[in-house]
Amino acid sequence: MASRWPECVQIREVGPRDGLQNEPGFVPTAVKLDWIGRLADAGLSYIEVTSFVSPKWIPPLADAEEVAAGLRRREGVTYAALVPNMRGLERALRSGIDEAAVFMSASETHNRRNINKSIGETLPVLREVTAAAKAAGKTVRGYLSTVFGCPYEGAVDTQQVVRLTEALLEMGVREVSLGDTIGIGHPRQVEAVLEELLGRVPPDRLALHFHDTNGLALANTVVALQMGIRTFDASCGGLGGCPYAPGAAGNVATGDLIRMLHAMGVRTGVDEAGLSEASAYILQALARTGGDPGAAAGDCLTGGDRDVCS
Ligand SMILES: CC(=O)SCCNC(=O)CCNC(=O)[C@H](O)C(C)(C)COP(=O)(O)OP(=O)(O)OC[C@H]1O[C@@H](n2cnc3c(N)ncnc32)[C@H](O)[C@@H]1OP(=O)(O)O
Repeated sequence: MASRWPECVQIREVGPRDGLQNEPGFVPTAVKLDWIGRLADAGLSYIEVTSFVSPKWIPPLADAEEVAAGLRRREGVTYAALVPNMRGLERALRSGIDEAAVFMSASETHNRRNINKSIGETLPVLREVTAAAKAAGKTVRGYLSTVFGCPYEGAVDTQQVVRLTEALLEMGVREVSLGDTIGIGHPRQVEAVLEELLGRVPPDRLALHFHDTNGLALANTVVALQMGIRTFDASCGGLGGCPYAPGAAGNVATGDLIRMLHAMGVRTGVDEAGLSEASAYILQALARTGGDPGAAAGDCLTGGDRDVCS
């Protein structure tokens, strides 16, 4: 029987964006850049480095231009950033970002709280941003938040998730990252949502973005792997959370994810020791700026060989 497990999985490191957007203190730009450099050195080939959103809405990422300009670029690494609208795209293009990530929610109330628009008003904006980014030679990734539940509305209709995933793909995004924004999804739900989606969308156009509020991110990952998903978002140090999603805990820790995958014989290209050092580095920096590093100490383990995901 053919194995259900892949040889290799792609990791999208979202720590410098998702991990820091909700932090109470401002992490100095130089520290962000040093951390991003360490993440690239550890073998992460995709790093979402910042957000070209309104600095009034997300003050911890108000230095997006400085971060993009200061990147110590490593060959083979894609440096991506969140972009909400044309204003954000213009800033991102001027800053030389490789990939724009557009975003919206599957639930009306979270979409409105997060980007101040209804879902219906958001789609044409994202369509325009995606077309303009592609015309400028950039690739585009799409995020769909609150796929497994909304902090304001509770359950989210799976058919709405399917419709919006298809809408994002039709406008030209490369892949859609399905967000469990508040970390309430469970393995059986992941199976049910993916069953619906995979009847309409090929697995290589989907990524999963799990938060670990209930400690189920890795269990959810296993189900998604078994169903053919090969791309996962994760955050170094398990940092993360959306300021407009009360109760959201951090993303699945990159260290936990890669250790599980490596133990299963699945390659990621990420070096466990290097990742652990990057995690310790940012957790110490956050302790200095008033964050809560204790909540995310899971990455601070050592061991493992460097592995290359071809
Ligand atoms: C996928 C996820 O995890 S979500 C991540 C967490 N959430 C986010 O990052 C969402 C952040 N949200 C936002 O930044 C805002 O809701 C926006 C920019 C999308 C929309 O906000 P609105 O207030 O409706 O924007 P509007 O177009 O009316 O502009 C208001 C002000 O923001 C400024 N602005 C709008 N877009 C941007 C931008 N991309 N970059 C910088 N400034 C901007 C405008 O210039 C205007 O400035 P002014 O008050 O000085 O005149």
